[in-house]
Amino acid sequence: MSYIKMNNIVKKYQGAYREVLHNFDLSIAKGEFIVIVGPSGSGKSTLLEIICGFEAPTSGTIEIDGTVVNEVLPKNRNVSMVFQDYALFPHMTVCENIAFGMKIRKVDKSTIDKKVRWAAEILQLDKYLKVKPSKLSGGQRQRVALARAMVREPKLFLMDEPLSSLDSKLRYETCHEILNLHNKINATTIYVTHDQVEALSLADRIVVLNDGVIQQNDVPIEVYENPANLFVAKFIGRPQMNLFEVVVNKDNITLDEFLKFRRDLIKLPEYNNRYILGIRSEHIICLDKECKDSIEAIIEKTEYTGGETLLYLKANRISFTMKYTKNKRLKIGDTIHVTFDFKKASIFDYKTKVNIKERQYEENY
Ligand SMILES: Nc1ncnc2c1ncn2[C@@H]1O[C@H](COP(=O)(O)OP(=O)(O)OP(=O)(O)O)[C@@H](O)[C@H]1O
Repeated sequence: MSYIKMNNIVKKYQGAYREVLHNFDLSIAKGEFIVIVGPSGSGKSTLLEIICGFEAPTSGTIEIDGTVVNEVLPKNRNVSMVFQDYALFPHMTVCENIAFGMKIRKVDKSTIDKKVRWAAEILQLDKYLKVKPSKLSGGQRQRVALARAMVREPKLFLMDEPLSSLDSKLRYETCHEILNLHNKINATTIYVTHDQVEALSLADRIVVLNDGVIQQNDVPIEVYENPANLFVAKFIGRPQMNLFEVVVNKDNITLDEFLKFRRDLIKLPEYNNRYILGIRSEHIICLDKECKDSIEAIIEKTEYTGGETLLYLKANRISFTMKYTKNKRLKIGDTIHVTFDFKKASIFDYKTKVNIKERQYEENY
């Protein structure tokens, strides 16, 4: 059974002439960690605000644990929200900050103490309980904000870019804390981020949003390896998936007049047609020498990223990137022979921009 169910949600802000969310349906199971990604303005924060009750949908229903909550006040939805801006009280210690909400709700002192110790232990804040926020790093402050949300023991955690103000090392560490926390308390979590790595590493399921419409809703590996459409292919993964307009006829896959591969390297529902071929940079393979399905490419730029080098290549008029992991030192201007791993390729319909690879498998294998 779904724990959260959004049914046909439409959101149009007052005075606005366009909808932010259009006939939006989403079901989330208990304990799932869902990451929402999408460009700025795609409706991610609006979605969280509707779930926690700060905003009402224009139409449609939201169910939490089997109950429609459209008319339920935010404070009664048992939802905790953690924002990018952790908004701690500067004059209070870490302990007082964590305990604040419970004090307001007049929870008894021994329960408050127990809960503060429990949250502080999970988030490794025990040492800092008597310290004021100004003495803490950004990551520690964000952990205090998480602890404050945790002690409410919410059924549901909503996190809106909670790590975006942290530097990359702290982001990485706090990201792991969040995952540990989730593994320990297993609260259903909806997490909004702009960060691809965060999305892919945290999520049980990623929801890719564009203009208030779900583009793909799937496990991270599927979103990365089999993007549902061209939007997802461009949005997920850095460097961006290489995309080539190709013409396929009975003999060849043609990238341009001088770059052709054998047609039978890809199974397609129909030939004599145009497609967009998508290949990730790690699925372009550097060969030691020229061979039957290789193409010759010139290195235009190199970027060493630690453990691998990103090569910017040009073959005739076609530009693409590949990840190079071999030891040989390559430099700008070198010529190399590469081939594409077509088994890992995505094929997008030229008109609809939809990935037709699945259909291709169903129909041809
Ligand atoms: N209170 C509001 N009144 C009117 N329009 C709003 C309001 N809040 C958001 N919007 C509009 O709704 C759209 C979606 O905004 P939202 O904040 O949900 O997007 P987002 O995906 O979270 O963006 P970002 O990644 O930049 O935070 C935007 O066009 C925004 O201008």
